[in-house]
Amino acid sequence: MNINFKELANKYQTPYYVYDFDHITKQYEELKGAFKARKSLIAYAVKANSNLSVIKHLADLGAGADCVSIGEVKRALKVGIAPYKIIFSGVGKIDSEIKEALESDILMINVESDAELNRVELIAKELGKVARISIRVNPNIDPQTHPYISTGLHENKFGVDIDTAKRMYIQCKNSSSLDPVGMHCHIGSQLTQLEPIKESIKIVTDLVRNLKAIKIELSFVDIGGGLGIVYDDETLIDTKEYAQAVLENMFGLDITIICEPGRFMVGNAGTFVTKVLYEKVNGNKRFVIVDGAMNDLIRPSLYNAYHKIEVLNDNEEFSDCNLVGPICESGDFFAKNVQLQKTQHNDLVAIYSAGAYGFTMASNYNTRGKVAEIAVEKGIDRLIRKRETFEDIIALEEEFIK
Ligand SMILES: Cc1ncc(COP(=O)(O)O)c(C=O)c1O
Ligand SMILES: N[C@@H](CCCC[NH3+])C(=O)O
Repeated sequence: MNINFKELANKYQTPYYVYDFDHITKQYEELKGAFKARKSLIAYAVKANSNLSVIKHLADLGAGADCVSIGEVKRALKVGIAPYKIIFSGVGKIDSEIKEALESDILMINVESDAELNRVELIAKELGKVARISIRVNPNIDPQTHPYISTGLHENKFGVDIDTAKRMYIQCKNSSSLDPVGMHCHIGSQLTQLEPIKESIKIVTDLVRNLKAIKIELSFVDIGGGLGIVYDDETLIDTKEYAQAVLENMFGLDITIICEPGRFMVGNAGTFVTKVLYEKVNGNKRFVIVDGAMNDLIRPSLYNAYHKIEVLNDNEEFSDCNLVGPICESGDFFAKNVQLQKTQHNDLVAIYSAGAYGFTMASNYNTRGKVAEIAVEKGIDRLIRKRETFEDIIALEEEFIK
């Protein structure tokens, strides 16, 4: 990544997110290449970074979209992703979302409970449509990641157990409004161990084969997303070994593999850039206060997540400090007890690996406008989302003041 953060700060002010689109291209090509032996679809998990220009960039490379709300489906459609490349997952789809998904004719709905399947069946019948269904299987495998982003254990709310899944496929087969086309499994995020993925894929493919034996033939296996990235010093899953593990299990099956990476595509492409406002010392505790805050990037506050941080000045005098934002919460920090150099007003601070679940988890807490988003591609920068103004924030309330 060769991005001049200072130049961008002068041009667009701070804080901002900047995304290296060439890195996104590289990630896409690597994963797509790993699956080249098979029919495959990389359905980008839009939740990781749903900026329209980011989705469009991936769409132009050939990606589909994994969506978790009808809003995300509409974003994907808006930038030209074909409906047959769009998947809709999530444990709590509301009727209007199911209806719109069916009307948009997307590839399939990843159904996560038998109650949801009944709703989809009913709504499809009312619309006179046949709903293409994939069932999300919960294989009860520990993905060995942060508990908040683990999704493949029975104690997590996602998917259904194998026996329920089987019953649901039979319901699909017997219904004139349901067409069972796929199977889905996603065990968690920021995965760095291949073994749990292998185990879950084995469980999924065993079920695909069992279904085949009773004449339920699926066309798609959606292996979920979850591939981890480097935040600190993680050893990553090798994408070729990952693909190999998947392909080995699919032997003899005529299946298109769908993979739903979010973080892997965009995480390391993004940097959050903020500037120093003040330094202070409380007792013997040093604080560096910047203009960005937990409302812009919540991962450190929410998961105690580590992001590499760099102060962009030449000072060589480092000491322990907490890097914090202006929000009135003690939980508003980017890092605690880190060694950072002495700063001055307006020094820039780069917070790396912020391209995934950064902007998408931002809020307007403390009536702070969401920051600008910038893309850099082949050395050229462009604004891809304007900084929100006060007027933007109050727009939906103003007319109701009595
Ligand atoms: C169903 C589903 N697919 C894909 C993803 C994308 O995950 P990640 O960003 O870890 O690749 C998620 C989020 O964990 C998910 O819940
Ligand atoms: N928001 C999480 C990832 C959630 C994955 C979605 N199922 C993160 O920042 O790491």
